[in-house]
Amino acid sequence: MVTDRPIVVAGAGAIGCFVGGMLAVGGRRVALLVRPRVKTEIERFGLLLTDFDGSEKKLGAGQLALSEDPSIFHSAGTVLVTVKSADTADVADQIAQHAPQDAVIVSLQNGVGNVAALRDRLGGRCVLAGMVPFNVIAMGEGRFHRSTSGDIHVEADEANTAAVLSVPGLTMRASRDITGVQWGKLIINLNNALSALSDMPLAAQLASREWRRLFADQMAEGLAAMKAAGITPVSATPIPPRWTPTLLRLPDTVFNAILGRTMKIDPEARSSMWQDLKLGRKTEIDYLQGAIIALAERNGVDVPLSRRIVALIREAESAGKGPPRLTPQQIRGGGPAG
Ligand SMILES: NC(=O)C1=CN([C@@H]2O[C@H](COP(=O)(O)OP(=O)(O)OC[C@H]3O[C@@H](n4cnc5c(N)ncnc54)[C@H](OP(=O)(O)O)[C@@H]3O)[C@@H](O)[C@H]2O)C=CC1
Ligand SMILES: CC(C)(CO)C(=O)C(=O)O
Repeated sequence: MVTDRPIVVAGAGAIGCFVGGMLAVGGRRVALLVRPRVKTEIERFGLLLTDFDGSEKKLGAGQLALSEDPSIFHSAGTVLVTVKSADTADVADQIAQHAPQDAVIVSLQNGVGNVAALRDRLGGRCVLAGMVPFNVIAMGEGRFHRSTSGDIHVEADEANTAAVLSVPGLTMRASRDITGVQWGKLIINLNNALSALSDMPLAAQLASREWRRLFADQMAEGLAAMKAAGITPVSATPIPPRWTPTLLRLPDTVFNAILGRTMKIDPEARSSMWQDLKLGRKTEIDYLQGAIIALAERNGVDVPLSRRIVALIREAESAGKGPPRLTPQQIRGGGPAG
């Protein structure tokens, strides 16, 4: 890692603006590769980074470099990849063309395939996997809100990239089993689709046992597919993935007491997939439930609920009317997608 050179965020939206902004507040030189609309927003309002604990940080537009031109990678020491999974290949090509050969590339994306896609196109460069456990919502007018707790995990390396990138308020932990951590996150991300289909904030959804049971049933399918493939998912919380379906099915009072001890989640929290449907964007469903279905197919495991949820998300994407507000019963069957 080249520490005296800028950290360039490749594709700054919710995660990229929050993480890049926190690093800049922490005194790092940060540059954001952004779309013109995000550039205009930050130039006009600056960045306001708010947190579930009520704290906030302000940053003027002049405290970061902003550009829609990939030549912004030219002096990067570190590149943080924060585009949606479908854009990974394109952004990798831009990094390959413009970033120095010795820049360290860190994927902060969900899903389990982005690092392989980056390594394929960035042969010979140092590409590290990462996992962001917390949720960030783009609230508009330059405000990015972190609505749940947790530290970022970064694949352990000799240069200790995780420690070098940590600043007050944004801790990155080195992980020796980042593949397990990414599969563990994928299991949690199966709820993204339920949050998008329900149009409910995450806290309200998790407060409902009916929604938790649906999440647990989907998670059980995913865990069965992983077990058949010999994959051991690792949790970012003290609760092992194999216990999570049982925990989700518990009565509200017991569940709330355990959740309250393991993570903070505020009423604003909404999954990134909910944000995608809300804005009429294509979702990452193929990289989340899609990864489970592919694994299940290869290992002879049946995952009907995951298939049904993919169909419902595809239907919502094509309808282009935002989150369809389905009930758990409609999602389980008898709803619009056959
Ligand atoms: N939001 C969250 O709470 C969390 C998200 N994640 C993961 O992090 C990743 C990023 O998610 P999120 O921040 O929500 O996504 P966003 O869509 O908010 O941000 C990605 C941004 O990158 C832009 N972009 C894509 N390609 C380029 C390019 N070549 N040049 C410049 N800009 C580009 C997109 O623009 P455009 O839309 O115009 O293509 C968009 O503005 C995903 O894998 C997600 O699953 C992980 C944990 C939590
Ligand atoms: C909400 C969270 C943090 C977990 O599902 C997430 O990863 C996302 O929104 O994509």
